[in-house]
Amino acid sequence: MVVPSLSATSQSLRFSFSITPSPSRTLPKQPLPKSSVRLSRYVPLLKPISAVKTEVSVPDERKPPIFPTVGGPNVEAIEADKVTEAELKENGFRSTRRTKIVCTIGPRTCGFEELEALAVGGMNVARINMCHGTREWHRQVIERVRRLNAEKGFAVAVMMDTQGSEIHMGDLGGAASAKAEDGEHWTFTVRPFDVNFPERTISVNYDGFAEDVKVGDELLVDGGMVRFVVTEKIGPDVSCCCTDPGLLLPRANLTFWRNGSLVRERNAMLPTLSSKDWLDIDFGIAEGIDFIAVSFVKSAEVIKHLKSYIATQSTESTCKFYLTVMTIFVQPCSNIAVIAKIESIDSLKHLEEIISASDGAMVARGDLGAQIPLEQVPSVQKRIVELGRKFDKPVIVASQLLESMIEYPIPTRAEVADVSEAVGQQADALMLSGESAMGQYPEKALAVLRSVSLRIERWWREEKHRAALEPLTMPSSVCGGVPEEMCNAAVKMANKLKADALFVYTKTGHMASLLSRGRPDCPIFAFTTMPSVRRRLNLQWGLMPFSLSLSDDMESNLNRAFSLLKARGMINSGGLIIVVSDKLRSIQVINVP
Ligand SMILES: Nc1ncnc2c1ncn2[C@@H]1O[C@H](COP(=O)(O)OP(=O)(O)O)[C@@H](O)[C@H]1O
Ligand SMILES: C=C(OP(=O)(O)O)C(=O)O
Ligand SMILES: [K+]
Ligand SMILES: [Mg+2]
Repeated sequence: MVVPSLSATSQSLRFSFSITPSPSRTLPKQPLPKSSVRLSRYVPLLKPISAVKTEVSVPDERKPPIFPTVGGPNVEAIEADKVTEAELKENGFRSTRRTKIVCTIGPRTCGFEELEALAVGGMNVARINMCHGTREWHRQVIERVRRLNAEKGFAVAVMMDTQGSEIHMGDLGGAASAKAEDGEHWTFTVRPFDVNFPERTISVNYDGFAEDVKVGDELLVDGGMVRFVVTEKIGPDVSCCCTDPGLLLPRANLTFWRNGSLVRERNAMLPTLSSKDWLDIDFGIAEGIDFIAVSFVKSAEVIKHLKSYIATQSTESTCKFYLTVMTIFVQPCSNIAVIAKIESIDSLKHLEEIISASDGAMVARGDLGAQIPLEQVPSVQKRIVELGRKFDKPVIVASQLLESMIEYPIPTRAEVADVSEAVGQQADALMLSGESAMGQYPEKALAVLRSVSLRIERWWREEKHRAALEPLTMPSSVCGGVPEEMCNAAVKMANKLKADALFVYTKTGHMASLLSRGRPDCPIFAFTTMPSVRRRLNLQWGLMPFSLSLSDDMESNLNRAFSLLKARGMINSGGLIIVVSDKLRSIQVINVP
């Protein structure tokens, strides 16, 4: 694709200055050189706030935005995250957290009150893991998160994580766990047992298991939490001796190793999405979830396949929905984002292809560390985070960030260092697994992620300014084009002018994402009409998504945003804002009137 540069085309930047600049933070006295501010298009100047019309609020998450506007001033017309609002009011722009947090919901956190405590504590995305629990259980969690958003003004997104069809143990006949002792003999079998399990027998979900393993192979449960060596094969049964004792947990993953290498035989041919996964996906689409995280992705094909499936499914359901509410609205339909979980050794060969095909990636270090040597995991994490920046896709760093907090109220120093490293890499999001699903201190674990993120983010910004460092080197994107160049320029301007915030109006989230990709020093306020886009943007670094009905008149949109945010105490007069508009192809520099 040809990438037109701003100066070579008729695109131009427009700077409009407010009449009353703030005493504390004003624009440079000289307007920028004329050559850079030539207008190709007329952009009207801001009208006084009093002339602004406001819209009616749309509290129902599924309701489409209502145009045109009616009614008088109504501060409810903007939907903002309660936590962000409080943070902004208390500490100002610079204080907001840029790194997002995903919490896995499990038995410890599935109640409405526990979910609310997580949302108040800063959870941006609630993850449900389809490896565990029944569909009914998951339905209830989704319903509670939705209710929380509707009743309490949050925008917590829901992510469904597929089970995948890698080899794993059965559910231990209902037991919570089983202890394997050193030297004990256990049987792993593909034989279906209905009710009564013989003692020390574990079922395995993969039919080819007994054929694929060989005597002498090492069998690792959860990447080595418990270790066995295969001593004998008798038909469907594989007899093993325990060499590293430990606790066996239901549905734990199994890998087997021969001569120090992971065995990838016919099991490598298992489909990434099993028939159960497809049923779960249909369930997720019907429930209106925001993200599907695909476990054990091996190639880009499965991501492309799932994305086209979602597009057809959601077109059908959206059209049905809109018909039922008797509107003639047609919205972009495919609003479930597909996240590729990088946890299979096979995925590493096709990383670029997979990440560019997906809507985001997860460094699923739990299973990844069972498939490659542990000492390789940190460099793979760094590479995935960099590729996410390159392709403009959010990246989540997951698993064992605060593992010890499943049992203890404070983390280890090493865990804090690990979290700091991920925040320093400027990953979009951090994820809690067992810590929030079944640990004893879910809220404390969340608070640790939050405070470490805030501290390290601030340290980075200060360090950058002190040493006059360039921002972390950003690989040039392969997409290019006008929106990307505009966003890169806007980020640069925001940093140089020490702007308080970037504002962006975004229908699909694309421009907001491109601004986030530049990792600016200031937060990005992203205004969108679609609650689903708002929730999805909640996963991305530095974005503060707001629902706001947008009209075709960008000037009135901007005035309305200022007036609503001021009424809620979220911005103050004089604040310096860089406003990016895709539609007008403009970048405006404005002091809040
Ligand atoms: N829906 C659920 N029901 C019961 N337990 C769950 C659920 N989700 C998560 N858990 C518990 O939390 C642990 C950590 O969650 P997670 O990391 O998502 O799964 P896994 O350990 O299988 O990779 C699980 O091993 C399981 O014990
Ligand atoms: C996040 C991961 O996946 P899951 O918890 O589903 O095993 C992981 O393996 O790190
Ligand atoms: K999973
Ligand atoms: Mg995994």
